[in-house]
Amino acid sequence: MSASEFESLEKSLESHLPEAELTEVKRLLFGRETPKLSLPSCAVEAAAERRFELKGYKFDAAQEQLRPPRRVRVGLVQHRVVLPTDAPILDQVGAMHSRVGEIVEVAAMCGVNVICFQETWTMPFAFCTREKEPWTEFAESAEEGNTTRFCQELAKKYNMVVISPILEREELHSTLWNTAVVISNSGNVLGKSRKNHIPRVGDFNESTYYMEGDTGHTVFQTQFGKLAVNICYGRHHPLNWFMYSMNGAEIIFNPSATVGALSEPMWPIEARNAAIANHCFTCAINRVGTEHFKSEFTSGDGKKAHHDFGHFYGSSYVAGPDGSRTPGLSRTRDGLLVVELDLNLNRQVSDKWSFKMTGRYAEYAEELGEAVRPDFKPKIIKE
Ligand SMILES: NC(=O)NCCC(=O)O
Repeated sequence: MSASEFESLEKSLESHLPEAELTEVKRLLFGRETPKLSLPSCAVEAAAERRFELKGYKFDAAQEQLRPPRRVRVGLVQHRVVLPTDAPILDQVGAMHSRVGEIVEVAAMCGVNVICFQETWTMPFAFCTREKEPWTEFAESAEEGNTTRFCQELAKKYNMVVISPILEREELHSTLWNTAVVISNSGNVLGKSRKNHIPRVGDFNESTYYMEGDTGHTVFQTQFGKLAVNICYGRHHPLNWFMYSMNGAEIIFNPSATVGALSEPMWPIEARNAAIANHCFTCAINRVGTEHFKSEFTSGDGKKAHHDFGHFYGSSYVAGPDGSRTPGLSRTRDGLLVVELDLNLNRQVSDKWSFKMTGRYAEYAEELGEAVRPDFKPKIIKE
């Protein structure tokens, strides 16, 4: 079986382990069980008809005396590109809008309050090619582009916050960015969060296309909690998650595009660790499928030129502050993961583990201030 055919770790465990053993293995691998969320039959039927996977889970919190539960439903969308990568640009974007539109409709049936799409969701992940044309033509204005207008309609229609990660063209400064546009459930653009860390690894030649983000660690206060977006490669940077959390994020989304050969063993760990370390929820989203490009490109590794990036392995999941996580979506199929979070869990875990209180950040700030100076001398004692 090839890596692009293997459906999921969860499915494999379920088909091969005896029931009692499976419970223990799941406890160790995933933490406290996230119970299944019952989803309306119209949604289940629509997902089957539209050929995408639909899964639902919930994170409960303890009942408190002074605060009512703060339940929010998030939707994570993963999908393949719909048309071949050499189809006309507007056709490709339009086909992606239609596909995601039909998934969002099902999310609305499931009562989703906040939905997030994968990184640069309207285009193939073409940065591997190192060609500028036609890929830069997929870039759009964050405020007024067609994709933002499309998402504004969805947000208003379904009373949903929409997080739409796109390739952004900022005409004013002739600059491209990798940006998540955050659209309030009122339909207004609440703001945008630009990708802070640009990969310099494998075929992710992204620094050729756009700049390091300048929006810092903005958090968006919405009707459904305080949200932040840490785009893809930012998940390898603990300080990136940390600063969103310091600014008050209760849920941090991580829209991504990453391939099996490079990052799959890291995928289940990083967003989950960030949820634990920062007493918040994290939502990791990855695209699926293998995208083929007309022109061959090399990977600078002595191997032959090729036409594809490798397999994007999906596996989107949600992690909670208590170390638990949902099972992932499939590695091979389009999907919608609906997860109900009780945001009260963040403070409950914080009161138990107190990482923010015990973090000694002022000391680290001072030491880090010294460590980044050109005249820094590492503190090493030698005999
Ligand atoms: N899109 C992106 O930043 N990918 C980099 C590779 C990775 O972070 O796994």
